[in-house]
Formats: sequence, C-alpha cells, structure tokens
Amino acid sequence: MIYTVTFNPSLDYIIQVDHFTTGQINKTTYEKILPGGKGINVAIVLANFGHESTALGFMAGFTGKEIEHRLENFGCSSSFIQVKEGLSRINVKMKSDEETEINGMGPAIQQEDIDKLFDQLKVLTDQDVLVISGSIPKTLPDTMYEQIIEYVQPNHCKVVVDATNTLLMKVLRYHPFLIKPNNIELGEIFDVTLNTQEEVLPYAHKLQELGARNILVSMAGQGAVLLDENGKEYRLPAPKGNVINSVGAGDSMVAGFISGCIESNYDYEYAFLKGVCSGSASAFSENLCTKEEVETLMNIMK
Ligand SMILES: Nc1ncnc2c1ncn2[C@@H]1O[C@H](COP(=O)(O)OP(=O)(O)O)[C@@H](O)[C@H]1O
Ligand SMILES: O=P(O)(O)OC[C@H]1O[C@](O)(COP(=O)(O)O)[C@@H](O)[C@@H]1O
Repeated sequence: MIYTVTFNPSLDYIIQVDHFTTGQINKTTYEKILPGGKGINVAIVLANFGHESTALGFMAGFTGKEIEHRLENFGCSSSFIQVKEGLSRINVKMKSDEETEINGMGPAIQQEDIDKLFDQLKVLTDQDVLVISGSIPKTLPDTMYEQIIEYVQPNHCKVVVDATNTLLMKVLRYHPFLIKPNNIELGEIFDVTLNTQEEVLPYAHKLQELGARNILVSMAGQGAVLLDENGKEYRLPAPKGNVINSVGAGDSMVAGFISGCIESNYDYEYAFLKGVCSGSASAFSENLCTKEEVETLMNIMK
C-alpha cells in the first residue's frame, strides 16, 4: 500500500485575471477549485494510474470537509485526522501577466493530533511506500519529518520526501528512497543559483553523499535530472506542449516516478520517464494528469 501524508491540505482556488493590478478591484475571467496539498495531489495521480493509496494528514472546518469530499470524488481513500480548531487553508493560484500564489496558513496542529498520526503509521511494513510532502504549519517543529522517518524506520518501508530546506535536510541521514527538490529549492539549500541540468547534477551528488538514495530534480519547462541510487545520472528535456495549469506538476512527477518503479520493478530509467511525462501531462491540462495523457507523452518521448 502507498500512504501519503499531507500536513497542510488545501483547496486550491485557481483563477485567471487579465492584467492583474494591485490597489484596485480585479475580476476573474476563469476560476476552478481543486483539492490540493502535495500528498493529496500524489494520491489523486496514483488513483488515476490505478494504484491504491491512502491519504493521511490533518483537516479542519468546512474547507477540510470539502477537501475530503472532493478527494473521494477522485476515487481516493483517505483517513484524515480532524483538528479541533481552525480551517484547512485556501491557496490562491492566480494566472495573469505573471503567475502569483498566495498560500494560506492552515490550522494549528496539536500534539494529540500528531500522536494520532503516529498511531496510524504503526501498520506500515517493508511492502509499503510512505510519501511525506509539503510544508508544515508554523506551530510544528522543523524536526517533524525527521521524527516520522525515525518512527517508521524499523518497519523498512520506502520513504519519499518532497519538502524544502531544513525539513528535507534533516531526513537525509535516514536514507529516504526518493527526494524531489526543484532546481530553485536545491539552489536555496546550497545558496547558489542553478539554471542548467549540468549545474544541478553536482548538487544532486551532494544530497546523495548526505544520505538520499534517489534524487530527482525537477526543472519545470527545462525537464529534470535523476541521480539514481547506483550513481547513474539521467537527463530529460520537458515534453513540448501548451502549459495550462502547472499547479501539481511536481506532485504528479513524484506519483509518476513511484508508479513507474512499481510497474517496472524499479527500472529507474522507465520511472524517470514516467515521472517527467506525468509532470508535463499535468502542466498541459486543467486537472492533474490521466493515465492516457501520460502514456501519450511517454510514446512521443521514447
Ligand atoms: N512549463 C512546463 N512545460 C513542460 N513541462 C513542465 C512545465 N512545468 C512543469 N513541467 C513538468 O513537470 C515537472 C515538475 O515541474 P516543476 O515545476 O519543476 O515542479 P514543482 O511544481 O515541484 O516546482 C517538470 O520536471 C516537467 O517535467
Ligand atoms: O505544502 P506547500 O509546500 O505549502 O504547497 C502546497 C501547494 O502545493 C501544491 O501541492 C502544488 O505543488 P506542486 O506544484 O509543487 O506540485 C498545491 O496543490 C498546494 O496549494
């Protein structure tokens, strides 16, 4: 079974505003609401590919209920912990002359809620994959991901982490199966600017030296690189297409890589191709990618 953990799920309010201007009333010309948050997006794409998963995490208030309801409509199983106070966040993704995002805070998660999550993680075995991704509310310590990995380590499940900076750096010594920073996040870790695949690869090696097994670095329209656990480097350009909504492209890539690993018995070249094509198929569509959309891109890229 694949489990995803999303600490701070969201309703993503995706809007188009023609020539957004600050300090005045702007009107939308397009709007759509999608359930969001990194682990949730991974679960939706896995379901689109026909993989069973259980989405874990924390929900609060009417927005939390709506996220759960919408997730159910995508055919995803979930077992969220209800936080007593506050609201699950609404994240605004505005397309205009530039893309702007305003992500909400989310509810304060209490220790009793965290304890419930740890209880749920007791069932994991070496047959399972645990995906922990996205930001955590400010009230939680930056050791949160580390604590989870330390807790599940005796069960030998495969752990996938998609997080930034300290959250990510603190888990490397536990040898996560996969990490997926983008080139900007990777650059921030080492205080450098990484624009090309050649510039990115040495820093992927540094993360591997620090303990990560497979390092997938996404680069939006410039494709991605993979450094696999055997030290082999792979590079792919992004497939060509018309970008409609790139929210969730990175999460789709994570789901595609996991799906590719399962389908091919861990042929990383295949998993990498499926990951890249999943990210791009999501970017080329209003919703997250479907199996058919990804297969079409994979056939073009082969
Ligand atoms: N503009 C784009 N054109 C083509 N593919 C894209 C585009 N943006 C994203 N993708 C695909 O999705 C993957 C993940 O996107 P990226 O934006 O790097 O992730 P994140 O959302 O985590 O920052 C990329 O490696 C690429 O395959
Ligand atoms: O958990 P974070 O880092 O605050 O990000 C949450 C946002 O990221 C998303 O999961 C999209 O992530 P990606 O575009 O990186 O795949 C949105 O659905 C959500 O609004």
